[in-house]
Amino acid sequence: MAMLAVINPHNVSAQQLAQLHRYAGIGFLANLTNALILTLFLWSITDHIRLLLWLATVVAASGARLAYAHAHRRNVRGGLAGGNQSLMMLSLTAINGLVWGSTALFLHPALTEPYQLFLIFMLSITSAGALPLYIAAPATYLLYLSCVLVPMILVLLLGSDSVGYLMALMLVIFSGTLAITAWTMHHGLMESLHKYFGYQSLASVDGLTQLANRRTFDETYRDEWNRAARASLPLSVILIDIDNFKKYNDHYGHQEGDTCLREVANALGRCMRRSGDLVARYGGEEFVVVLYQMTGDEAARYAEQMREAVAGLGLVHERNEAGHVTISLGGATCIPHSRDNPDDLVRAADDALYRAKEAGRDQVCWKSILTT
Ligand SMILES: Nc1nc2c(ncn2[C@@H]2O[C@H](COP(=O)(O)OP(=O)(O)OP(=O)(O)O)[C@@H](O)[C@H]2O)c(=O)[nH]1
Repeated sequence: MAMLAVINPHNVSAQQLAQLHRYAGIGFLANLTNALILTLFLWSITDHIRLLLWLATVVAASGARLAYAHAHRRNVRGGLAGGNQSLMMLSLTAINGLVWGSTALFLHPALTEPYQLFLIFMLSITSAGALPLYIAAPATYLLYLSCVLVPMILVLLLGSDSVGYLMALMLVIFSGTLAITAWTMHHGLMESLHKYFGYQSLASVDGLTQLANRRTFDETYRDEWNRAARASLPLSVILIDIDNFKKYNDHYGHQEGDTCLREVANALGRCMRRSGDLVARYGGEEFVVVLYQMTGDEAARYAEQMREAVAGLGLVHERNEAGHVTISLGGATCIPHSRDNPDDLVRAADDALYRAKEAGRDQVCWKSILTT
């Protein structure tokens, strides 16, 4: 379909999700290392079964998160807004956070003060260490942060001693700082992504009509040609030219001419119903359409629909025979072969367009090329 000069939100969102999955391996290792350090540190003073069970839960939870990220690495097109994916991600994040948060309930009360401080230290490190992994999704990070630290904050507040209150206050300030940092870094990431996709779309779109530009056509056409050649499937090119457009400009002025070009471009764009089809501004008042996997007859019918769609706009053009704006279309179809020259198909469409003009304009002419 025609490409528009707006940033495709799916591109940005897909990149966010890809970013989130990309660092899952590092997250897994960091989580495991922290859990091992805590286990070793508390080994001599805590019940071994309890510690080992907790360690196994850490491995299972972060392993599930890693496996999920791995399975969905290649499937990020729906982006972060991709319903079930997001829900699953949030659940796994919450479980991972709660595995750490639970230590406030089943480890902390049985520990003496220096070990309690060490546990709080480890929880802080774990929550801060996860920050770079969640830059793409700060809300998910906030969930993780809450699951890791809120249980400990509550336990400290309920403990009714002044040092505990102070520690709880410090943890709240610490969490707030992490949350602000996450949102600031997220803002930076989003700015870069928007800039990147903004530049990408500006470079591929025609400024006046918002259709794909000639460069995009050239690149896409080669790809489509190779794809059709590999699959031995038909490929069609249609060249479209507005009739007597010089007279339109001369009569109504260049600015009205620009408006007319935009109207025609929109009408052509609306005719593109399959996601792989491309309509582009070929140059001046000419447009080009590439249709994949359609027989010559089907593509010619498609071209006829485009002609009718533009005529149906009813844009007054007193200097044109029909009294309104019309287009002439020349199309060609072939089953490409890798040894053929892709330019031949465009040339054949151009010949057909010439015939359409010669035959009186406002019509479709077709040429089927048989390759050997
Ligand atoms: N307003 C406007 N006019 C353009 C633009 N690009 C090309 N044109 C005009 O399009 C006209 C093309 O004229 P010609 O190539 O003579 O063709 P035509 O008048 O359409 O005649 P036929 O093709 O034989 O029907 C020229 O007057 C160009 O100046 C543009 O971006 N805006």
